[in-house]
Amino acid sequence: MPVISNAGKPRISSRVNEVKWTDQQLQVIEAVKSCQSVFITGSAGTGKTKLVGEIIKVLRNIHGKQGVFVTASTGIAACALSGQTLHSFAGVGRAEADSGVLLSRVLSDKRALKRWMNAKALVIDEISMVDGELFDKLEYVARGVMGSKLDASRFELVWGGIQLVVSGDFFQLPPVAKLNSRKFAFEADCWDHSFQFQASLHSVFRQSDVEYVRILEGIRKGELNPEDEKLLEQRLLANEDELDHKVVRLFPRNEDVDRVNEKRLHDLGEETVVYEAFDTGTEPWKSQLNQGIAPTSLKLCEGARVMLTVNRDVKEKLVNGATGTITGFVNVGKDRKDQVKKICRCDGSLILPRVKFDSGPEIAIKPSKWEVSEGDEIKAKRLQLPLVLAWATSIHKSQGITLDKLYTDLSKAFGYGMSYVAFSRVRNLDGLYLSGFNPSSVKAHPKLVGSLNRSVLDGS
Ligand SMILES: Nc1ncnc2c1ncn2[C@@H]1O[C@H](COP(=O)(O)OP(=O)(O)OP(=O)(O)O)[C@@H](O)[C@H]1O
Repeated sequence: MPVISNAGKPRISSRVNEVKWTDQQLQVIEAVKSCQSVFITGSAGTGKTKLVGEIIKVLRNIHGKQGVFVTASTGIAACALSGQTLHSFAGVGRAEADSGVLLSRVLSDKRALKRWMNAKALVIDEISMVDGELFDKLEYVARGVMGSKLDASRFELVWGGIQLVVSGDFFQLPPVAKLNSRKFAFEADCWDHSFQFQASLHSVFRQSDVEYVRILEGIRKGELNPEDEKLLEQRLLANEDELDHKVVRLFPRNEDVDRVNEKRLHDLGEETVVYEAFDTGTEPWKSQLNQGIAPTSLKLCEGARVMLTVNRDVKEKLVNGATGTITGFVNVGKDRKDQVKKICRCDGSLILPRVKFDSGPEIAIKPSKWEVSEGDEIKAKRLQLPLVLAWATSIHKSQGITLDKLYTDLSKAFGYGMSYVAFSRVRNLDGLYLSGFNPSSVKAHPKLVGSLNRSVLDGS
């Protein structure tokens, strides 16, 4: 299998403000165009998700919209690509039964069967969180459906001949499972046969500081040298009160995130405006909207710290993760489009929050749309403002975003990959503040270090 990689350390790309595909990214696009199944990996911020977005367009040109199914291991990642979770696509419930039972279940479930039979291409993002056993079971289901319903010879083809596009970094968050039974997707029996092309992207777009990229690579692999440990220890803050309000607190648990955000909002003592999401569609897809980043109910007030959850204007740095402060609310009059009316009504008038972003611009924020799609069908839609409160966020919600400044406690409670995800959200070391740091919290899963096939993990 061709592996494209620069067989070396991640390097920094200067193309931070415009999207110009790198040679590596272009090679992946070419492989997809020639109908190969590809696996895209690479460190955080190397443009995996951005590339997958482009690949989805390419796949739709090749196979038609109805033949391309876009999935991800988590609801947040799935919603970001307007797709669905891998579980909901597959129709295998919790997938605890063996492959044969799961295949019979799919064959007798009209809707699931239709999805599999229509699938010409399957995209799976955030593969690090997909369990290896599930990966094998789904491969069997794919062959079983294609072989029994379309063409018997397809039972012999890996994934029944479906073109796979899989993306993720195994050094980030691992599958959710009991520690000892956890199996990564790359440990699946079918993994090696599943791809004709593998790319490990090396140009880092998120960080612009060479030294920090080098330290991050060490953290990714759980290897920190004493000098780097010292550099990180210098980021320890003796007193949390020294922090300015622009620093986002990062917590492993959602309860802590909600507690901090609600308290800060309450402490401002300002009148709040509540934006209720406007959802359409049917179950079970509608419920999937709740797993995405856009909240059902968003309470805001003047002075509230907020984070943008979509890419609005890359040149102005108004990207997913950009933070700012609400400076007021803009009355947008009565004859606004219906979609604005649906969520922005306040005492009969329509109002939008105005945000002064830390990067400079001050703009009124209009609603965005999130969709759950299945092939070419949009099954559920949510309209909501693309904002969340930003005094605090969770590690899971921070996946895929770029922050200027963050504050976190790395002394405990962090599992494999969590420290790396946390550290890799900021653009440079100056943006990182720690309330605690224990070098032993920087750990890569033992299965990812040492004897494994390095090309699977980082192309080196
Ligand atoms: N070719 C490119 N040119 C310019 N910017 C790019 C390019 N590819 C990606 N980017 C930008 O780099 C940033 C990181 O990209 P992306 O989120 O896709 O990385 P990732 O590898 O998926 O990161 P993570 O593993 O942390 O989720 C984004 O702001 C994205 O728009």
